[in-house]
Amino acid sequence: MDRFIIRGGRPLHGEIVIGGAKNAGLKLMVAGLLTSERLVLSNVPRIADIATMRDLLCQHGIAVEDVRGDGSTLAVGGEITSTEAPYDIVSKMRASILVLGPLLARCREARVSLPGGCAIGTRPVDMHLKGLETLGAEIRLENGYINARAPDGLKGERIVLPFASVGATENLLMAACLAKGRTEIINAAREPEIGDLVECLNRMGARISGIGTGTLIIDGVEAMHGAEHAIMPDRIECGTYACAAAITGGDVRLIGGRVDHLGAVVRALEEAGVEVAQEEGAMRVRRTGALRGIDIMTEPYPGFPTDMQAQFMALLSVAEGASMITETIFENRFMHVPELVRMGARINVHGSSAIIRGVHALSGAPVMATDLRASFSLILAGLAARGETILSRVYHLDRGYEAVERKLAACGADIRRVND
Ligand SMILES: CC(=O)N[C@H]1[C@@H](OP(=O)(O)OP(=O)(O)OC[C@H]2O[C@@H](n3ccc(=O)[nH]c3=O)[C@H](O)[C@@H]2O)O[C@H](CO)[C@@H](O)[C@@H]1O
Ligand SMILES: C=C(OP(=O)(O)O)C(=O)O
Repeated sequence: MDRFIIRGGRPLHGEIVIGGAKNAGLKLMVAGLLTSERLVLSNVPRIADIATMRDLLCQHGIAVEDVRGDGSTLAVGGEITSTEAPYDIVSKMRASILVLGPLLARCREARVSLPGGCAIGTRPVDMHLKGLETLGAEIRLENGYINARAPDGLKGERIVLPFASVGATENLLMAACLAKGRTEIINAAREPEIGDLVECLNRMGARISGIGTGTLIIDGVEAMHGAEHAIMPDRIECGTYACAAAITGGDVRLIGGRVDHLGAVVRALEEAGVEVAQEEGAMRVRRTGALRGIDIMTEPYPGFPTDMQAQFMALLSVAEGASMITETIFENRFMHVPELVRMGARINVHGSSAIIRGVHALSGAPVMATDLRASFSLILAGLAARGETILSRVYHLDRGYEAVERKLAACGADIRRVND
């Protein structure tokens, strides 16, 4: 199994190219199920989750062609030959649940494994299922599978989500594209990745309005067609490398980074004493003074993203004064805390809040990654720490970050991947 060996204490200087967004790319690949024509996606990140989605689409009979031979452009297309999403793939990656809506809309049936919980929370899919039932689907849960049918097709309806769930919004949005009549999704999630999906769906012939708002209106169409779409830059990858520049006291240009997608993160960085500027085609992040403690609460977009919480925990571990981080989205997203504490951080967790008392310096230690963003928080701690950090279970990181060691080393970090 791969591990990272990091020797801390080097400020990062240089440029990092931000890749396509994992959380947009996965859904855009699923959108390919809505037509048999080719959907060509560019700016695809070369990460393990995309490979898993490719396996899932192949299981449904859909071809995923690597157009340039380097994984950056994928053409998705073909006839659906199986409507089953099996446990071995869905349990690897929760975003697999998103095939449910499109399969139902297109084939009028689907059998999708229940994803189950994961390291950060139980993550039920009740809102996905209830919404699809509102559109006319019959759903039975049997032997760990969701068996869904819509023999007469789906019918547009008004759906009020009790919480602005990203996944439920996307599943219902894609299902509604081919439903008869108008669907309204009230309290829809407003994450930029949903806007990217809507843009692509409209290019494929869908009729969706309300982009970026809490109300999406979808007028169902008979059929959709092929299209070309460039995946938006990954705002979480960008925010993560912004934290790397900040924690090391460096100066980095994040190529493709967009301040407008990262409002709450940029405000938090600035409050903590980090300079952030939008330059042409890049976001520049640098820190010359001390880091200051701040309070953060995770919220649905445009609030502070839960996917940046672990990285800020590492950053605030070395800030002057105390900070408080409150996690409101997932009930178990503090798995990185004991690992950061092993590196000398002073953090106490009380329910959904963590109090962080900044220390002068962290010290390198062997640590273990528990989930995707937690993994990067330990890399950040390692980049700032005195001595050597050995991070194991790097496979969590490879799910969602491309070429981490290359991008960081190009800016002067001492980090290498070993396989032993
Ligand atoms: C692949 C992808 O895009 N993943 C992102 C997506 O996950 P995901 O789409 O799973 O996140 P949701 O917004 O759906 O989940 C938010 C909260 O709602 C709960 N919930 C959700 C659906 C449901 O039917 N019932 C229910 O109770 C979840 O357990 C969680 O506590 O949005 C999250 C919140 O921004 C991000 O952290 C993930 O990186
Ligand atoms: C939680 C995340 O992803 P997923 O929903 O795929 O688990 C994430 O990207 O931080």
